[in-house]
Amino acid sequence: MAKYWLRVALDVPLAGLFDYYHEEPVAIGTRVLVSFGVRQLIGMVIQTPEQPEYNAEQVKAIRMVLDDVSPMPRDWLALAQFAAQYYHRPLGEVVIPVLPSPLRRPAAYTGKLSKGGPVARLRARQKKSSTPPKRAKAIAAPELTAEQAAALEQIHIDQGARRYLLFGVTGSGKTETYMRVALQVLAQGKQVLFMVPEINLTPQFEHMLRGRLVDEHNQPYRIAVMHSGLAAGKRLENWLQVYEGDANVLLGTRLALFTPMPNLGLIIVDEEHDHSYKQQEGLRYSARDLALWRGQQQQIPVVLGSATPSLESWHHAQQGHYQLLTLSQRAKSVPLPAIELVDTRRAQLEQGYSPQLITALEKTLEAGQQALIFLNRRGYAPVLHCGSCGWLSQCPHCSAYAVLHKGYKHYMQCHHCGGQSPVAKHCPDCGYVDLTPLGKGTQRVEEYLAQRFPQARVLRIDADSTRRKGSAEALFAQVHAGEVDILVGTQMVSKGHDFSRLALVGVLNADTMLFAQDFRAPERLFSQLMQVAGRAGRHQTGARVLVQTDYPEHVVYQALVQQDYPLFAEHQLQQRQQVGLPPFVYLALITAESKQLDQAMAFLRHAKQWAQHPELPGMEHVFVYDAVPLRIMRVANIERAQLLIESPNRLALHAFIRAWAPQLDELAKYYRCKFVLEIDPQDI
Ligand SMILES: Nc1ncnc2c1ncn2[C@@H]1O[C@H](COP(=O)(O)OP(=O)(O)OP(=O)(O)O)[C@@H](O)[C@H]1O
Ligand SMILES: [Zn+2]
Repeated sequence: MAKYWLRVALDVPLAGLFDYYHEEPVAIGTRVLVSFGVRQLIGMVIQTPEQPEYNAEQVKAIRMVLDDVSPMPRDWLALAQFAAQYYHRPLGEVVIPVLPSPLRRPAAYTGKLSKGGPVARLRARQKKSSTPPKRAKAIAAPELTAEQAAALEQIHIDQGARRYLLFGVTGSGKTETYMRVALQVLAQGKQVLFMVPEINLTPQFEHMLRGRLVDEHNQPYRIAVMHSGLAAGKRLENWLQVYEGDANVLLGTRLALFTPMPNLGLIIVDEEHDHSYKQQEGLRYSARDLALWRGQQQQIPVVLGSATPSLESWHHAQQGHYQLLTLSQRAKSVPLPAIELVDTRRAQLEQGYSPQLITALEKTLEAGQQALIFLNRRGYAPVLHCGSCGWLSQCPHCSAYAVLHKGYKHYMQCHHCGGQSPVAKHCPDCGYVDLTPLGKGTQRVEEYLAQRFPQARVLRIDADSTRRKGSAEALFAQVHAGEVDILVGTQMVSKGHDFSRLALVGVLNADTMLFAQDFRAPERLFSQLMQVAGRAGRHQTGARVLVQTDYPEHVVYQALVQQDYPLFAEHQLQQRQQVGLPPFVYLALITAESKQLDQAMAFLRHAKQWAQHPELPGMEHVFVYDAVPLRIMRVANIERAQLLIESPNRLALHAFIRAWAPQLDELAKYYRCKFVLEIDPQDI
């Protein structure tokens, strides 16, 4: 019997590949079912060596070749390999988890009901119910504005791996510009990957794609969607459509980036600055950054778009690495809304609301228009307080306060560990019975506005009010249908929505974000406020945005009033250059977790000591900071500390980490810690 040796990637937390054999050759990129210890796992063949690395006698046979999907193509494997290398993770942690779940679950192939596996079952289902897809109503193409036309002229779809940054103010018609580029690429018979940060919040986008992307015979191009909210079977179906070339367009969130596309011709990354592009667990990749890599690999254009680009992308554009395309005017000849600051140190506040805001709300309601009150904090009040002894509603498991939520039944909830508890009827320390809610969350704002403006229909949209599937869509539909006068919401309402009658935006408590520890806090605040301000007056003039603040002279607010992103970016980049922060240096972050803070800190100190070893490659270009506890040190009874690693030289940083980080597994065991290594961390 012949033995064909296979080196297989498995999703296990061990570095390297694993040796198996089969009696017949198996192509690279094929999935195989194997035994691993006592478990069965689905892995992927990465190499077919002449000889195994282990003692050939001990190498086991695979259990099954899974050839219901054609082997993953070379370019896809190269993308995965790059991601594994760049983020310093085993290849198996990349190639397996990014597959639709039925393709990586052994039970989907081995159970009594497996009937030839998930793909065979899907085909059988499809045969039974072969309903042709619904035809979307075509949306007429508007005539391009001069700026849109100029931008479009500069985008070359057949000159290799070009990178573009479409910098367009809110409402400037970035979407239409994407549509036109996409249509050119589709007309050549190629596929388009369209990435958005959160698809659930932007059904409008899908609607637009379906209505606008039609060929010259008015036949709609086939569009597949992909996001984590899809049922597993549906995701597999869409994935196959794209992989087999049946779908022309893939619209999806960050995970869509890893879909094999045989005929990819263009990648668009909308709202490229958005933090949702960063995966925050497992393989902590940036889908935006990998999209740029994929564009390079495929020699195709990548278009990044934003009204407030990430400072990294802006810097690249300034350096000439990306071609900057600017849309400075709104598409509909409606001017941008005026943004005004309300100095809350000088105003007579009524429960935290300035007279300017109240008056503006009254006027908006009188005119029969909509208002949006933006507050990035859900719940009723961020903390409960005892006026007698000073007790505060500390979460017992976290270094954070439990938040008061009102509802059918009131409860306290910690937004870090998620733990819920009943509301204290009296102070647990001194017994005082009159506990006061301090500060405000969206529920309290909703309550106040409903009392203050009894004639108005007030609606709240936040993670709490949209917990049930489909409820976000239903609530937004109410807003669009004009059934809402005052909308209260968190950042959920700020993204992408084209509200037609919104004439006033009020921003509360923005200052809390100004002094967050993270060096990206000002960038985030600016982008969030520009975004939410951009919801106002998209279809009529005279819209206003009022931002309440104690620090009107702060550069974030000054740039905001002038709606001058380049001014803001230049200021921030200068500061970052002076103090040595990204994009002028590259960062890596190790976060250690332990039951005891001492252990986590000791582990990191020891790790830092090892980092000083003179023989580590690149170490002369690398600076390792001191270990520090996280700002929110304890979450769910786990203490957390971090170690920041910095270098002006990306290659040196990676060479250093490649040599240093593998030693840390043993060290962490010794200190009974867990740790994660993150490249280009977003939260510090
Ligand atoms: N050339 C055009 N002529 C007329 N209307 C246009 C044109 N291009 C876009 N629009 C309309 O302008 C509005 C804003 O466009 P769009 O939503 O694409 O802007 P955007 O730049 O993506 O904004 P945001 O960043 O706020 O999401 C939409 O109602 C769109 O239909
Ligand atoms: Zn907690």
